[in-house]
Amino acid sequence: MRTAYTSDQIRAAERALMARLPEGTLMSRAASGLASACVRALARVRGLVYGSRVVLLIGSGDNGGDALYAGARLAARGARVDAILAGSRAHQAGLAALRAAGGRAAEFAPDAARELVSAADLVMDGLVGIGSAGALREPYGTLAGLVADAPGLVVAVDVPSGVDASTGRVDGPAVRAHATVTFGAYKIGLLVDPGASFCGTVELVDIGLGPYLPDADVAAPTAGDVAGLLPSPAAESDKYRRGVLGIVAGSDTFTGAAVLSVGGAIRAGAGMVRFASVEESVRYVRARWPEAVTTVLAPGSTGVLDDIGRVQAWVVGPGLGTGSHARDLVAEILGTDLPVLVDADGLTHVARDRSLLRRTGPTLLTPHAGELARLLDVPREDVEARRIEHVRRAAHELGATVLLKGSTTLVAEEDRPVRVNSTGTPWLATGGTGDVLSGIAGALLAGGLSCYDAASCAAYLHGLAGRAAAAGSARGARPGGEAAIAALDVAEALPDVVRAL
Ligand SMILES: NC(=O)C1=CN([C@@H]2O[C@H](COP(=O)(O)OP(=O)(O)OC[C@H]3O[C@@H](n4cnc5c(N)ncnc54)[C@H](OP(=O)(O)O)[C@@H]3O)[C@@H](O)[C@H]2O)[C@@H](O)CC1
Ligand SMILES: [K+]
Repeated sequence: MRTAYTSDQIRAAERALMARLPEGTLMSRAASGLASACVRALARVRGLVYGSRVVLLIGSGDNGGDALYAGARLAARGARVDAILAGSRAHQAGLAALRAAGGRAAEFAPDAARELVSAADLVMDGLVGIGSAGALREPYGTLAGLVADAPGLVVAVDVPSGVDASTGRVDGPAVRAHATVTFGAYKIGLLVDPGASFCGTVELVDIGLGPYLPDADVAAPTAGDVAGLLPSPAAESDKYRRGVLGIVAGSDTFTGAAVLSVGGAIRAGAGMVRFASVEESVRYVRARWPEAVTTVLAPGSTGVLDDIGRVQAWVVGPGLGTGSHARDLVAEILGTDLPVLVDADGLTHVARDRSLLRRTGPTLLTPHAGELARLLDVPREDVEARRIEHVRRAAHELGATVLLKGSTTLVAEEDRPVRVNSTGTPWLATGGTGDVLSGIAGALLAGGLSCYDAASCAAYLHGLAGRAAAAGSARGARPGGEAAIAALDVAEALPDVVRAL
């Protein structure tokens, strides 16, 4: 599990560690790791450090200090290093080290800064780190704008300036980096969007903070974590013991969502899928997934669960519709004490009547930002700007596990760390992929995982499958480009992804 922390948590750990070490030790460890990362990056793009042009953007705090010391190390290896001093002051010892190593430094001036940045092989962003508060002030905002047009590599020091390290919030301009070298521990804002999308690849430099960090409020499962959690069939397993999932989805008008949800469940390894819907949806599901056991629901019929048969968990909602019959089906399923995943139209019914969630069994809600906004009755922009805060609030207020879909999918449950999904690809932003996700998570619920684990493993596998489908690697394509995917491609890529875990 990769754990992540707020700025305050990092600072407290830093204080405890610093009290035991000679002054300057931590900054020296940070600068050394930062310089090594820059050397590797320059070696990749230019072949060597000697003669490369490096520009340091320096703010008034220790973030600038790290960049100045790292710049001094690069200057000592023959790089031509220029520091742009943009703050009200600069780290004096760092500045002296840079100058002693042959680097140069000058106060910010717009034209000179533009010239330097546009000629740099590497720009190091040391404007602000975990000490930043609010939107970037001038001239930092202007510098972030110049960096956006920089032809060279952009390396953020600790945190891309303009990203709130504790939340991932971005108010106004921010540095968009190819790589972020972060010290001591991951900051939450590096893993959660919108901040995460400004980081590029994130490299962690160990400075010895580990023993001083508190229990994490945020964690990102790794491939090993997911492999360890996934149920795998034993010799004595049969289809019932592997987990039977009931899916109630689809309608006369929306048949595709049902096909996709069932597909996600079958490819994710449900022992059996029992699918129930009106005739039109059943016809499409049967045609595509003969493995599913289907029940046709007469229009308006209720009291249907016995007809469908025994299951270990339910998925309800994709393509189900928002009318009264659909509402009755959602209420009936939530009336059981089995684990229930509520998605899509099911969420609309729950948003209209939260009392549906007063139940004894575990509940997993899988909204996107718009659906979560409706569930909480807040503007969608608020959810998108502060995703962690809202997913936590939803889990608390609704008494359910909540998976918030999006470019970084989050899973929240009361009194547990929020889990952040680190897989995924922008190619997944296409119609129907959410329906596949509901089937995957449902299969894992039926297989015996808790809502929390089923949701985080499903998000992980779904993201990887999206990547594999976009890269064509699930079909044995040579590594190289990526292309658009259809939602069913994601389901089809699942077995290869699980095999490779
Ligand atoms: N944690 C660790 O273990 C280690 C941490 N280390 C490093 O220290 C960094 C933290 O350093 P820090 O505390 O000096 O804060 P930092 O982010 O450099 O700048 C804060 C200053 O910036 C300003 N400012 C604030 N907001 C602003 C805004 N919106 N727009 C514009 N300016 C703004 C404000 O100053 P002002 O200009 O207002 O006087 C404020 O005082 C950390 O990220 C890591 O790199 C490593 O060296 C060693 C181990
Ligand atoms: K920075």
